[in-house]
Order: sequence, then structure tokens, then C-alpha cells
Amino acid sequence: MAALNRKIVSTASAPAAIGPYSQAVIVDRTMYISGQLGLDTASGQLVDGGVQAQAKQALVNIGEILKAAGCDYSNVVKATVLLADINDFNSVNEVYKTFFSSNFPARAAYQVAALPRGGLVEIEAVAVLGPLSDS
Ligand SMILES: CC(=[NH2+])C(=O)[O-]
Repeated sequence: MAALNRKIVSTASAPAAIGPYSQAVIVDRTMYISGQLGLDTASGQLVDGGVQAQAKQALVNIGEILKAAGCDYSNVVKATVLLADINDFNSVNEVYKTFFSSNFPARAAYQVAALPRGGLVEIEAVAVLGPLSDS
């Protein structure tokens, strides 16, 4: 069987991993982006301002990782939103919709018992590199 190409994505424009994982891994044309917390890249700390600020920062971090792979939010085909409190669902959606306005990626959202660093939200994504044609 022919080997698939694997590429590790690493950018200084997004927070460094806070555990044994890569910011993203590309296999052939699919990029698996690790869950992003609302961490400020420079400080490595959660941003102030609560769940909406953290959601915005997590999505900004995803954008930087996408950019490092030469793509953008339009390449995202799947997202997972992990919430410390499901009651933040609508608030996070308000922020989320400012990053994805059409052809929304497939998504799952759920409450978790806890997130690293006491985060209120973590968002992971899967993107497909290269042009996508919508039928
Ligand atoms: C924070 C995170 N993405 C992880 O996998 O621990």
C-alpha cells in the first residue's frame, strides 16, 4: 500500500501545545487541528472576558494554524465545540457565526466535566486543503 504523507503543522502565531500533541497534523489533504483553548499566544494564558472572549481567541488560534497550512476558515469541514457549561451554547454560537457565515462545517457541541487550564470552551477542527467546490 502506498504511504500517505503526514506533515506536522507548527506555528509561533498560535499557542504552543500545553501537552503532548501537535497544533495540527496533515494527512494527505486533510488537516486535523487540535482543540484550541482561548489562550493568548504570547502569554500562554487564557484571555480575560469570559466564554465569548475565549471562544473568539480559540477561533483566532485555529485561523493562525489554518494560515500556516496555506488555507482559511472556508477549508474547515468539521468542528467540535467543548463547553464547560452547556448554557454558554448560544453565547459561543454568536461568536462562532462571525467566523463561519455560510457553508457551515459539520459540528458537534457538548458539555464536558472540565477543560484544561480551567477553560470555558475548547474548539477543534478538521479542514481539507486545497480548493473545495460546492455542489
Ligand atoms: C488542550 C488540548 N488541545 C489537548 O489536547 O490537551
